[in-house]
Amino acid sequence: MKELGKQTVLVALGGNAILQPKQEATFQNQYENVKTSCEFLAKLVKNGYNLVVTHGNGPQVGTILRQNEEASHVVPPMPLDVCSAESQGFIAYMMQQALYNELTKLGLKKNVVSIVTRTEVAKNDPAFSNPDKPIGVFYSEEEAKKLSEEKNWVVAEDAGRGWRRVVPSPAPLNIVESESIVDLIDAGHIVISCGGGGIPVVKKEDGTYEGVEAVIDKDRSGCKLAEQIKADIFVILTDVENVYVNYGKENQKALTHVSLEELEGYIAEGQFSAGSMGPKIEAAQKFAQQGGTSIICALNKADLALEGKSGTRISK
Ligand SMILES: Nc1ncnc2c1ncn2[C@@H]1O[C@H](COP(=O)(O)OP(=O)(O)O)[C@@H](O)[C@H]1O
Ligand SMILES: NC(=O)OP(=O)(O)O
Repeated sequence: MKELGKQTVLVALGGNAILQPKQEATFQNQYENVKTSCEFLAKLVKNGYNLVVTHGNGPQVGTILRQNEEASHVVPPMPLDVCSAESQGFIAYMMQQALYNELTKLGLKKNVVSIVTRTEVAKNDPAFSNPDKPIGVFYSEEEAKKLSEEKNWVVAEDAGRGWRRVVPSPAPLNIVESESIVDLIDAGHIVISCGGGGIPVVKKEDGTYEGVEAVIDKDRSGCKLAEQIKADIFVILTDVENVYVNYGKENQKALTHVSLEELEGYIAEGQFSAGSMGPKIEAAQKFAQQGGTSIICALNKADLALEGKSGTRISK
């Protein structure tokens, strides 16, 4: 185990850290949320960790796609992979600005850099014919079904929170820019990368890459990135303090330290919802299986969770 302060922590920021489901997607709302998130991230840097940040983009990429489609009679629309790249740049800009400012307030002089990151996926991933990744804003069932008919969208219910448009979400196979990210960490920089799961690309037979229309899950890509950059700890930040068993029921119980064996039992019992906690557990489990430590915790308790005083810690 490396001494504390030399450890690399990869933090995956949940959608709520950028935009809460009931908020309007204005720049100001999103920047205010990002500023709050960065106050907590800055504490990790102050505590001496090397920090790499990744984040979701579901609401933002959906909005950008819609802007493109609605304005297609006046401006040529961009494909979904380009919308992903746009959302990566937009969110990374907010974080780069907010995190730099928070560090400056703490008297810390650090470079915060963002990388336009591509994630390789398989051309024949079954997800391409089974769209299930929710993007954009929430609708009522009636509105969603009407939009689906009018605009030829695929729509689905999102984890009990309302209806949303869904797009293909293939599995991440390789984070193309991972070596450059390692170089930046080694140089002492804070890196924002792989936002929105990374821009989905497929590798052609001649070794070149081509963009594909999809949105990759940021927790799954976060796990892949943590593995490729050899992070020590993979932290998934969300809006609940712990992972729970019997979540929302009278006998709900917070999990603090969970072994892989114990976790497998809970997964088999169906304790984690497919559209929300499920992907986080899958990513955390995978990283722990490779020997790392995964933590799922609340954004405002990230520093405590790294001290083992909050959150759910999963390890071998
Ligand atoms: N077993 C569970 N333990 C804790 N939270 C759970 C569980 N099952 C479902 N959830 C839900 O998962 C949500 C977090 O997932 P999600 O909203 O997708 O996160 P984010 O947008 O932060 O990535 C929590 O707000 C909670 O309602
Ligand atoms: N790409 C992605 O997983 O985004 P959300 O976390 O916002 O759904």
